[in-house]
Amino acid sequence: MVSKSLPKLPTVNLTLNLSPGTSSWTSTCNNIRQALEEYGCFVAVYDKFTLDFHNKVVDVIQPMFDLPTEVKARNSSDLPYHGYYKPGKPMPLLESLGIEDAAMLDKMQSFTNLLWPTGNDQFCETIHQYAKKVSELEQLVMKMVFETYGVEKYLESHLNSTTYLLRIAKYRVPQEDENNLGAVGHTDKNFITILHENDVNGLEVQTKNGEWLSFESSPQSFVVMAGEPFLAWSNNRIHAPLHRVVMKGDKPRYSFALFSTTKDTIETPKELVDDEHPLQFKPFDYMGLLRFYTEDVSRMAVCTIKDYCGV
Ligand SMILES: O=C(O)CCC(=O)C(=O)O
Ligand SMILES: [Fe+2]
Repeated sequence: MVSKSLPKLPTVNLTLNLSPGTSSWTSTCNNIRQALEEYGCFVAVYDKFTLDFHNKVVDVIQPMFDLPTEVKARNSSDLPYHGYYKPGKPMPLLESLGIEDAAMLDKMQSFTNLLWPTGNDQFCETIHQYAKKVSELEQLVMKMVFETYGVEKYLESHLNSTTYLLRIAKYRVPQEDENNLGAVGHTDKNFITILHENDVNGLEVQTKNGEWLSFESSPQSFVVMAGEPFLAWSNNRIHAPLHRVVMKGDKPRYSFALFSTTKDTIETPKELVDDEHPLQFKPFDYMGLLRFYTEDVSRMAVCTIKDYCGV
């Protein structure tokens, strides 16, 4: 067993009816910034998400994993880590599918028809709603982050060039003689990731001093986690944490990861550069970064964005 009971991740309540300009808005922005700088992540408790909806989402995805492998393999992509990932080395417990632009109904319909040529409206509608709600959460967090750094003038163009990939994963229960590591330690290579899971815990995030913190899942809890491009954008203020999945319990774990990234060049706003914080990263684009990581997979396991575009 890799770990037992661990301390928990910081939590930010987004259940308040937050409106910009109020004191609760400003203090929530500060809490988010502090959590991202210190931990690279936080648990957002988000009340736009009901228990009923959570149950529906978890229910509709289970039959997807029961489809024959050759059907799931229709989920292919030219981009690495975007299509079907079948269980195997080095992560035999993990199986996942990726849906590009799941918040767009036509893209969600194409994905659904690929897997169920005679249709599956319930799946399509539920996952589309899921992606919409969680991308709204991502946009709220971005708005708060841009505001707390005083760079809100760049928000609109950032949001306009944002794209989302929804990756839905199943981690099976390990056999007795098998390791319980579901996903090996890594940092994310996209801008920001929002994670949600069924009632089987497993996500662990490493602090800057090497301690592992665990995520306690709940129907309204989402882990908002920074990836390496966000660290570079912030001129090294935001942390991009190492994280992994350790399987606990005796039921499969289902997780949903909404990865956001941007089509445009990623550049540190000049407002985040001064004598105390000299520019640390050259402008770069996500595709180039992705190619850099796939050329050598050992680059996936640690934060290596400095090697790619450090000044
Ligand atoms: O399943 C999870 O909770 C984590 C998945 C993850 O870290 C990833 O796909 O990058
Ligand atoms: Fe990850």
